[in-house]
Amino acid sequence: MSSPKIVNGPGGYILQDVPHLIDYLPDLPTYQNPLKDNPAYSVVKQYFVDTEDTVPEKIIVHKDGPRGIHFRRAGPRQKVYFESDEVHACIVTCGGLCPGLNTVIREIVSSLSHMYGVKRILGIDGGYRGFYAKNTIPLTSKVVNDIHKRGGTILGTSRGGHDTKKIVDSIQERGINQVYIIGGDGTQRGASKIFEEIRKRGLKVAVVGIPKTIDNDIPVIDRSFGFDTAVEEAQRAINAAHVEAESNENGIGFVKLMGRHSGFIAMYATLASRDVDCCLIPESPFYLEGEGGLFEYIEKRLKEHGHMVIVLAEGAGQEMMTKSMETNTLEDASGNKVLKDVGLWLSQSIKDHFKKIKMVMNLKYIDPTYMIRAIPSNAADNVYCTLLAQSAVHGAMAGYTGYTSGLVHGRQTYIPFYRITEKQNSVVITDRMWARLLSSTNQPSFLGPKHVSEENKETPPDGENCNGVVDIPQVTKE
Ligand SMILES: Nc1ncnc2c1ncn2[C@@H]1O[C@H](COP(=O)(O)OP(=O)(O)OP(=O)(O)O)[C@@H](O)[C@H]1O
Ligand SMILES: O=P(O)(O)OC[C@H]1O[C@](O)(CO)[C@@H](O)[C@@H]1O
Ligand SMILES: [Mg+2]
Repeated sequence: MSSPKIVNGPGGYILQDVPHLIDYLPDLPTYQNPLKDNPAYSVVKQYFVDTEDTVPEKIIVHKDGPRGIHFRRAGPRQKVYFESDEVHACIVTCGGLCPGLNTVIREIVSSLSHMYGVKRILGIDGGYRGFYAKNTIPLTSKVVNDIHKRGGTILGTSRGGHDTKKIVDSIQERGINQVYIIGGDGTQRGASKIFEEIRKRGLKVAVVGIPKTIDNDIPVIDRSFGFDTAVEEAQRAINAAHVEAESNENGIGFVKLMGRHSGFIAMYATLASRDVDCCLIPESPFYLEGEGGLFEYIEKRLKEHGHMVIVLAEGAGQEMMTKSMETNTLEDASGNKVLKDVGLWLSQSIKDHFKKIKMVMNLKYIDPTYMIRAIPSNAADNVYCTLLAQSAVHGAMAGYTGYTSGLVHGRQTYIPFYRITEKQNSVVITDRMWARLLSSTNQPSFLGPKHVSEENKETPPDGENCNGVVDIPQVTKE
């Protein structure tokens, strides 16, 4: 592994910089950025980003505190390291689907061709394993013109099949010199390995990651593209659940949403809806029976309101469920644990409980899992995808490599791979956002006083991103 590029400055300033081609190819020639003569951009004041510009990771700092970690600001540079004719770019999409994938593909192609006059762009067919398959998809502005209106990815995607050496052999054999890799945490880990191998072989190839995750589980960045769309689409399922619940005696509308390890979709869908009475996420353990448990809360809610809506993230309550079943050892092709259906299990447990206490209850279970991610991105995500793609292209043209293009506090940045892959982003239940949700739904926290005081020791400073995993003790009712 190449060592991280760190630049220290006065006042505790730290730049976690990204690699550059000249780190290992010091004699590369530079060229004037063709954007200088582009009618759209030549009139923009200070269009080129100052190479000294950086973006702070944390925007809330104490008066006497250090300036902290910064990332390189994204955007076009005065000098580029590729001539237009020389560029042979490729784009690959890996992992699960996410709204906006086609928009990112479209905008990478448009940026390369319209801004930089690049003519050779290849789509890799079906994820990482497509690198060592025969088929590739030639991409032009015409081919991608309408694709942002469709869900999914026109390139296809897959899990598993990452073979670093075979992928880099294929890059080398095809004469590709810019690699755009769109995918989640696993994909970015794969991208980092490709970068290391390319660097080892001394190739003039820029490797760029574009973070994609419906679960919003990638750290550092503000949010991932498609997340907004997914939260919006989840409202349709929650609305249906609410209508069903309201129209039945002691009705419970029960919605399962995506979120293997991070409950962001469930949390934001709940906050957006206001019809949800209980949100259950993987980061916040809960229990069913006894005082302060889920069953007690449901009974109370039904007695008071006659109906309720529960939103559940797919990764919530997994430990509780596996206790009552045999251990789950299934993995998908990428090695991700395949989860059991907690929605079915929990809705059956609720039904069994109400049968036992002889209370009438009507539960309707809605599982819109794939429906929230297999749709085209909404307007906000489309704009976001455009900025991400343009920033990715500007960085590669400027010779940066081994980075993920990401939004940090509303600014486009270049983030070194190790910061993206070192941990997963998850909801911090001692952060204000979770407190806001609890006070909006009025649900129990399912944490005893002992756990709350332990949690408080870990509370991040006010207003900080919900980044980083905090270990929550397993809550069981004594
Ligand atoms: N540690 C790793 N090293 C190399 N390649 C990896 C690694 N982890 C995952 N990959 C590869 O990255 C691709 C995508 O990984 P994965 O299926 O975990 O999805 P992801 O990118 O995390 O997206 P998401 O989980 O949001 O759907 C797969 O082809 C997989 O083989
Ligand atoms: O069924 P697939 O395509 O593997 O994807 C399902 C998973 O992908 C994700 O959307 C992202 O990792 C998870 O929330 C979900 O469990
Ligand atoms: Mg993943």
